[in-house]
Parts: sequence; structure tokens; C-alpha cells
Amino acid sequence: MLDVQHLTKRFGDRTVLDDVTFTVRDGVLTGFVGANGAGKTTTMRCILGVVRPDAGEALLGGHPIGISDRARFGYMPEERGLYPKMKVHEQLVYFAELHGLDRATATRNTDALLEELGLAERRGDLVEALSLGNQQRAQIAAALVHDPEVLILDEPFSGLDPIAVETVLGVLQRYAARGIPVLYSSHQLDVVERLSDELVIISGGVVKIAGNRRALQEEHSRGLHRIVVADDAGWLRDEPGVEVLDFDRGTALFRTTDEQAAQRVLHNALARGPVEAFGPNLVKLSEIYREVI
Ligand SMILES: Nc1ncnc2c1ncn2[C@@H]1O[C@H](COP(=O)(O)OP(=O)(O)OP(=O)(O)O)[C@@H](O)[C@H]1O
Repeated sequence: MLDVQHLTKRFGDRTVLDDVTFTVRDGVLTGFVGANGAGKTTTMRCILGVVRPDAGEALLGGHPIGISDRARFGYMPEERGLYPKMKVHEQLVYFAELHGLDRATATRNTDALLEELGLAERRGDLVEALSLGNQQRAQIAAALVHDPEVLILDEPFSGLDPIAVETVLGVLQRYAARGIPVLYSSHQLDVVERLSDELVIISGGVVKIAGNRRALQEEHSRGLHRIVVADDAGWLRDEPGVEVLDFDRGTALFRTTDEQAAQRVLHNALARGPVEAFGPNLVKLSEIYREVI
């Protein structure tokens, strides 16, 4: 488990991290979300020891993180760090060996990752000859090739097409399933919504929300329902105890804190004709995000 505790960082007289605290649990992909300049990269650099915080610390398994711990981290930095003039396979084996793996294990890990990430046919290419998306995949492979015990990934999905997002997503889920903490930053809220059980939203260096995504969505969705009827649902506006939030002919989004009122809506809808869908509606992460930042 990775515990980020009370990190504060100032550059000059600007506070860019203010008491940043959250937990990345073992086996869980935790999405780190925030606008440009919110403080995601600085937080990650503090965890990695690349930037020294003015206050606070990161703990691994309850202990301060030392140099030997950091050697077991997999880190994908914002400034991508592959050698452009080195071949993909050679480079990954080299990185794995730098982390102490023997040649056979380094080669085995490299082969498996290139296969998983769809780069096997590019193994002999120079990094600079790869498309940007493939360079990104190779960068992800570089963060994983030494079997890290913690993963910190700065924008691993940026610049990837939808198929590549799925591929990388599968690989990261498999790594998390080994029981390691995985923290990744992303601007793509739809990806975070699909991928992450846990998330942290940061704005202006302050953590606005940290916790379970589903619980968060449920909490923000209280009383939100969606109904789809064959005919026009305009009558819903006159239902007592119901606030219609969005309405498009037969489809309506409404809020009510009274479950009986919701059941009355269903009853009345059925009396008018077929009901195609009815039930509680979870707010999207993007709506929560807009609300809290
Ligand atoms: N070395 C530095 N010196 C001065 N200011 C810095 C330094 N590093 C980061 N900052 C500032 O700290 C703030 C947070 O930056 P950071 O890169 O952590 O944000 P971010 O959330 O990762 O943004 P992005 O999504 O754009 O990568 C920004 O205002 C940035 O300009």
C-alpha cells in the first residue's frame, strides 16, 4: 500500500501542493485526475523522490520510501525517457538489467510485454522510427519490464488510439491484479470511469476527492433516475415531488429523494403505455469533476 501523507510543495512563493493526502491500495488501479498544472506530476515526483517536498512524505507498506524501495518502482515519467537511437527490444532488456534482472529473465519479460502490447513486430526497430502511439507503448513496457512492486504512470493513455487504450488497460489491470499499487494520471475521465475502482481528484494542489469511484458516484447520484417511455414523457413535469433535470421526448432524467414518488412515476408511466427503461442513474465522473474543481 502506498500512502501519500500531507505532501506540501512550494516553488518560490507558489504553493503547488497543499497537504496532499491519499492512499493507493494494493491490487487497485487508482486514477489521479486534475487539470493542467493541478499538481499531479509534482505529487508523483515527490513519491519517486525526484522532487523533495517541503512537508509530508510517501510511505510504502507503512514505512518511509528508501532508495532500494524506489528501485522496485515502475515509473513512466511525463518527459518520456527512451533512447531514440536504440532498438526497442535491446532497450527494454537493458532497462530490466539495470534494475538487476538477469539476462534470461530480462529477455523473457521483454518478449512477453512486446507481445502483450502489440509491439512484437517492432522489436528490431529504433525507437525514433516508431509511431508516437507505439513509442508510448514502448514507454509503458519500460516501466513494467523489471516486474515492479509499485507502478506510477504519468499520463499513460495520452496519445493512444481507442484500441491501444484497451490494450494498455488490459496490461495494467493484469499488473494490478498481482497485488501491487498502481497510480496513474489521466485527463480522460471516460477512461478513469471505466478503469479505476479508486480515484483522486486534485485541483490547484488540493485533493478535492479521494476514494472509491462507485461510492462517489452513488453519493452524488442520490435520487437520480432515468426513464424511457414510448410516448412523450412531458407529463413528468407535473408529477409532485419530482424534479426533471433533462428531458428529450420519451427519455427523462429526474431527481427525487422520495422512493415512493419514483415508484409512482413508474406506475403512472405504465398506466400511459410501455416503459422501455426505468431505474436509478449514476452521475458521470465528468459531472462530479466539474462540481468539485
Ligand atoms: N520545477 C518547477 N519550478 C516551478 N514551478 C513548477 C515546477 N514544477 C512544476 N511547477 C508548477 O507546479 C504546478 C503543478 O505542476 P504539475 O506539473 O505538477 O501539474 P500537473 O497536474 O501534472 O499538470 P499537467 O496535467 O499539465 O501535466 C504548475 O503550476 C507548474 O507550473
